[in-house]
Amino acid sequence: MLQMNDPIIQLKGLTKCYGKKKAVDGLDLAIRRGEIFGLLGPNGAGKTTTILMMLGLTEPTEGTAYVCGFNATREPIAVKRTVGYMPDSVGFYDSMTALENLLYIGRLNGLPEHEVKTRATETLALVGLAGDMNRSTYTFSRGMKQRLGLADVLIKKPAVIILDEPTLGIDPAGVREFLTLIRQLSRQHGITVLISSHHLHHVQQVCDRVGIFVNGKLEVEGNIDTLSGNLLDREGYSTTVTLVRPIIQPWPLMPIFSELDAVKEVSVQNNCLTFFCTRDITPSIVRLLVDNGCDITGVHQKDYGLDDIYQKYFENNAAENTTHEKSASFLQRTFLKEQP
Ligand SMILES: Nc1ncnc2c1ncn2[C@@H]1O[C@H](COP(=O)(O)OP(=O)(O)OP(=O)(O)O)[C@@H](O)[C@H]1O
Repeated sequence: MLQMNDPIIQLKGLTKCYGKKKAVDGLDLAIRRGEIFGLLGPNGAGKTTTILMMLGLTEPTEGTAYVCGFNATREPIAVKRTVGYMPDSVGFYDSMTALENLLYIGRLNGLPEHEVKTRATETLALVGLAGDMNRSTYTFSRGMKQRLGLADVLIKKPAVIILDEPTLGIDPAGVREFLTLIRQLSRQHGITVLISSHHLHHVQQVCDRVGIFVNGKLEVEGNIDTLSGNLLDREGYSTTVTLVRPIIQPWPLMPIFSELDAVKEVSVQNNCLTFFCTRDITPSIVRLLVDNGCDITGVHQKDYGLDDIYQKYFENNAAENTTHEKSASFLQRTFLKEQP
């Protein structure tokens, strides 16, 4: 029996082999109740296979997946009852209204006839479609269809929802609304959310924690601030200061800064100075510059976003395994060029 503080999803040594290929390789992961977790990785990393094992739709070669206290392989029906899965593309009967579509799904989920209409109406209100429930779904935008897809998943009041690429093809305003809705639902109703996505910026906006998958292995997991902090400790801190006037080269103040023990390197370009340091000494840098008569117009500290974190972990792995160059170039195209 699952206790309140037990992880709602617990994967231990989860492995799936297709012939000689390990699609998922010894995955250990615990997700807390009410958490929003982002599963990230390039094509073929093993995300879908992991989800299928969690839903009891494919059997692990080794290891176990427990969801809501049920063994997904041995008790797939119990898991299905408590987990809602929204695939990347959701289909509806276009000639039917949103409400009719949802009533159909409600009945498929076994909701009793006296309850199904109330539940469908409430769920449509929950996803912001109350005013559109009597419209045919062929008139719906992709964003509205995605919300109706979410209603399909929510109608059975799941404890966990798994969303595969939920923001695919939605315009920026629609994405914002959808992610806000997910966060509200999770916070207000204690729903645990697992999002599998390629859109790092979207994941960064909504997830409490992320896991980065490469070649069937979970390379790293944690919250973005911690992962970013780890990367800063490893890669170093950099502070760029912009001065009013262009800097004369060689910069006369260079010896003062080179002597600081935390400073590894200083780069000078036009009216910008970048200090590469072993720790964050931005206040000392600014003070020293002002004391030496420099007029500052801007100070910028580099921080690491999810795309930097992703790139670093992926690069490490690619360096160890050069046979995955194809995936690396895919990653650069798909993940790293993304604009917020
Ligand atoms: N039924 C199968 N038979 C053989 N190999 C498979 C099967 N399903 C998946 N694979 C392989 O397992 C690996 C992981 O695939 P999976 O679909 O889990 O990755 P993914 O991270 O979900 O990728 P995507 O983002 O493209 O959906 C891939 O190399 C894939 O080719």
